Amino acid sequence: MNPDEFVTTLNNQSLPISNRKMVLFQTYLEFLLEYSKKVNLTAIKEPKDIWLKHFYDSLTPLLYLPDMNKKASLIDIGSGAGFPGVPLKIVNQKFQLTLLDSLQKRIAFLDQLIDKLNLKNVETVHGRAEDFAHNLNYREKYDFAIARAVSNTNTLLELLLPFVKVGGKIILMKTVHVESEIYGASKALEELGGRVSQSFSFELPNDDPRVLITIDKISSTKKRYPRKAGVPEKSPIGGKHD
Ligand SMILES: C[S@@+](CC[C@H](N)C(=O)[O-])C[C@H]1O[C@@H](n2cnc3c(N)ncnc32)[C@H](O)[C@@H]1O
Repeated sequence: MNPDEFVTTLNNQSLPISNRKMVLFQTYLEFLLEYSKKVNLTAIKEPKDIWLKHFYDSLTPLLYLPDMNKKASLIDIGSGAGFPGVPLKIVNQKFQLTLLDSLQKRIAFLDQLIDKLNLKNVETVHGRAEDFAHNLNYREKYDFAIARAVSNTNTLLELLLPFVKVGGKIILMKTVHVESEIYGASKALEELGGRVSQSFSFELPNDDPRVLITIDKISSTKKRYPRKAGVPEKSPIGGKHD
């Protein structure tokens, strides 16, 4: 996907990207490639792949979830080189965004990126989701929590749901839809205060399959969750499902 195709494809789906926003995406791409020469940030290094697999893919929640086009607080757990949080913020500048990652070198990149793009109302947090979810400045404070390529579904439920207010939503961005994973999540949902809301299966313009799963936060998460760092991954509530 080249930059023109990126704009046209999104525009055809009623998501217009202004020239000013395209300058931000271009700056992001150049800085990501330059920084990647010294620090491992992404396996994807071809510009056309970055436009499709990082930028376009990160924006797909805006195509399916109209609520995400509004003013809202959003936390991106395991944001890595900023995906999906930074592209979402470039397009919807009304987001109050937190980018959380356990790797300091990625947070250092994100701090410089935010500065370069001059993005406002963005905070980076270096740490594990398991720890920050118990910090009262972050617990049950967000309208949305999102994660792409971080862990299996049951683990993600435990990492994300504690950050979301009752009435908010979590969004899981996945490459395959395993029916069993969501049915297998009923125990985790009950413990954590979630209820499956919607799931959208679609393809990227290159035919790669994608699934967005949204979960509503319907009651407060029990205080004991998330468990200690590493435990949600090692023994997810209700067992392991991709
Ligand atoms: C495969 S990368 C994906 C990065 C980005 N979301 C993307 O889609 O390109 C997973 C990231 O999650 C972070 N991560 C994994 N477990 C975490 C946890 N428990 N708390 C915070 N960050 C975590 C890792 O440091 C890594 O940067």
